[in-house]
Amino acid sequence: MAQYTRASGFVGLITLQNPPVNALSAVVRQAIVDTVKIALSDPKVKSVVICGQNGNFCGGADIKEFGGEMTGPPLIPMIHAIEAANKPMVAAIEGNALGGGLELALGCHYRIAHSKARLGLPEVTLGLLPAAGGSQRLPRLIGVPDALDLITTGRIVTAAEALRLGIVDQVTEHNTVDAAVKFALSVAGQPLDARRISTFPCPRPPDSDALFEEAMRKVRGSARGAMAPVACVQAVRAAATLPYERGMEREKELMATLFTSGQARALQYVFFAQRAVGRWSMPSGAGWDTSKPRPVNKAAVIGLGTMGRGITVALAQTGLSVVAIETQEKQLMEAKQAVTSMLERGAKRRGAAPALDRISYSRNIQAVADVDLVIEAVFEDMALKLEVFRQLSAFCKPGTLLCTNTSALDVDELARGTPNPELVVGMHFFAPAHVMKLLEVVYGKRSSPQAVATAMQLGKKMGKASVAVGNCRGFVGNRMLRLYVEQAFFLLEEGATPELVDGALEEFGFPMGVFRMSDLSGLDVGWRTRKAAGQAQPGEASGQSARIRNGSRYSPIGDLVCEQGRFGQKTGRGWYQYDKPGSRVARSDPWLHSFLEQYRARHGLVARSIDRQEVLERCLYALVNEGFRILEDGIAAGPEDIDVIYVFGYGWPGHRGGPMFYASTVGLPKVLERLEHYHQAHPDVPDLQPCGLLRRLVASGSPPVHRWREVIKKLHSQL
Ligand SMILES: CC/C=C\CC(=O)SCCNC(=O)CCNC(=O)[C@H](O)C(C)(C)COP(=O)(O)OP(=O)(O)OC[C@H]1O[C@@H](n2cnc3c(N)ncnc32)[C@H](O)[C@@H]1OP(=O)(O)O
Repeated sequence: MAQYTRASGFVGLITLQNPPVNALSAVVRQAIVDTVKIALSDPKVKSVVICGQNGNFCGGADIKEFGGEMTGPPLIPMIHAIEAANKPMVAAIEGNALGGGLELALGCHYRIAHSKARLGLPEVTLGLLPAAGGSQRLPRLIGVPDALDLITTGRIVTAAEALRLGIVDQVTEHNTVDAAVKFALSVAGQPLDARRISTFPCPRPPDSDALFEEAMRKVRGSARGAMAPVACVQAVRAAATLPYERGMEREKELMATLFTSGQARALQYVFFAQRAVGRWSMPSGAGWDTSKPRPVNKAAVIGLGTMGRGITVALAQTGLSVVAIETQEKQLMEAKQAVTSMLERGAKRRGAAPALDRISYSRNIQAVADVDLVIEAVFEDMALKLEVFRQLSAFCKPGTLLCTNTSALDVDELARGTPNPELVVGMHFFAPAHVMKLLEVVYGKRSSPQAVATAMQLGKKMGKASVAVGNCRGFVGNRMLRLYVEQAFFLLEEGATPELVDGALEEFGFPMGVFRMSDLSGLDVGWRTRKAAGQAQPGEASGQSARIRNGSRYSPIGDLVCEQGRFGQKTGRGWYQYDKPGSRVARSDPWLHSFLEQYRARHGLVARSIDRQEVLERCLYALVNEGFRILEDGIAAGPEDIDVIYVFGYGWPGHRGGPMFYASTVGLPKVLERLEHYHQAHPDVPDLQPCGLLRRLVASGSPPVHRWREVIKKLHSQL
């Protein structure tokens, strides 16, 4: 709702009241319409201020209402009525003015913001565009290039930037509502014609056609099939080329297409999934609501390779004191230089001072003595990690949380090597750790809920999408990825090429297909793991036995490519060829194609024609099937956890909502039928056998994804 009061005798004060973010629900919109009417018809009121309660202006339209039937007054006429008012309307912006919230403010004649306020039109991140006039008013106010930037990216700006761009008229360090009331009194009675943004001509940059073409090329390149960024460019182009009313019609048409596209539903699911993973739980029932995190003021990072450096930067940028430890002098000096330049680059981008003095460097592991939490980021080697943990247990003060940054090693085994296993958790960062948004917080059998709560809270402070998961080989992300990559290898054996597989996956929306990604991250990484597991065996053995491990189908193709010294971009050769080592432009490689032909011939495999549909079904459904197994095993608490991991850590396109959401949109019966089909065709791949949970969900009528937790809970209670 919205409260109406009077301030300083002559100012009508409308306060939006809809905690926690004052979203514009039907009730709030109705209350705004009613209170604006009261203020405008009260002869004593000379001007009006609109603000939000609890220091938060407005988080935009109520996203929860998007799925249902539209009730209450629509936003557009409400904002028009505010703009058309014959008394000055002033927005007092504290906290967030986002989406419909900023559009409401743009309908006002003046905007006063607190210095800590954040403003933006993030609709594109929800698969939408600013369709309450935002796409038409913002370019008229700040010009096309800046409006294009903000609307197509959803970038949020600070009050200082908003002032520089001309979005707000004044920024205050003091009480924003008081400042707005004072301002409103000062402009009472002044003409308003020049303050109604919808009447402004849209400033057209000299070469606007080229500008829009470039903007379109840019969004098409990065959107990977997402419709909203493209529609945002089209809407801003309408603002620049059409009269306001026609622009509004275009905005409405574009919005209608997006609203019914399915992509918006997927992205809104991701928005709520991101919040749902914060309400984590462990199989014991302990969780976010019952476990209090310990305070962490000082942390240590052990091992300053690529991961350790990124983690150090991320911790320092969060405001923590960090002790960065590397035993070798040369590596320590190199790491110090790299961390310093990463911090300086980041600070320059944010216009802030680099947090250099928060970090101290040491070669001595005893420097951990006074830290609250340690993140060990040494080489992926269990013996080495066990030794580091043994030393940490000796030197850390009691109660220090011991975290291991590992992508696959057994957290329980590490914990068993310490006197306090309850203090041990996994923190699986993704490279580069100061950039990538995902963090898997891995709890072992003995990890205490408090340790998990502490790691989860630290992840949140670092700005990561943090997901609590159970301990198993590969945790959630890499465990599922193995099946996806394996299918891609099998497809090569059966007749596909890296180009075909990657093309299908990139068309689906991944930034890179399996093979281009493998070239980027280095083929040798997986090869080393397979060798350690006894899977990769040297030589070019032929016959079926060369392609069987532990009774299941295995493809040695990746191992054979590695034996040629082809490790991807860093060696200039991998699944593709590159101009030189380190180059990023992948070109098709005739050597690889003839290698595949020889390989098939040697193993008696006859290449068949494979289409993109099969590539998608084999790779994606195998991955999804493992996701169901992970839910069945209780390694992830719900489908949202898996989807957040895939969208934020593995390049899964957000407009497809994550693998589990995607499966629900394809239809669980269809996913089940295709898995059954492929399992029948490939009985030597047991992983293609549909998971019991998938069968159970189909048998219970394929409930929507938000109801899967109930089925999973029931399943676990019966076990
Ligand atoms: C015609 C169409 C016109 C307009 C279209 C729009 O306006 S679309 C909406 C545009 N707005 C946004 O995209 C903002 C979304 N919200 C946020 O980015 C953050 O919530 C915000 C406002 C920056 C606050 O962040 P904070 O970290 O403080 O809180 P949190 O994100 O955990 O949110 C708290 C709870 O509020 C719920 N919520 C937030 N925004 C909305 C919203 N716009 N509608 C409905 N609900 C919203 C959020 O889900 C959290 O609730 P929970 O129960 O915990 O899930």
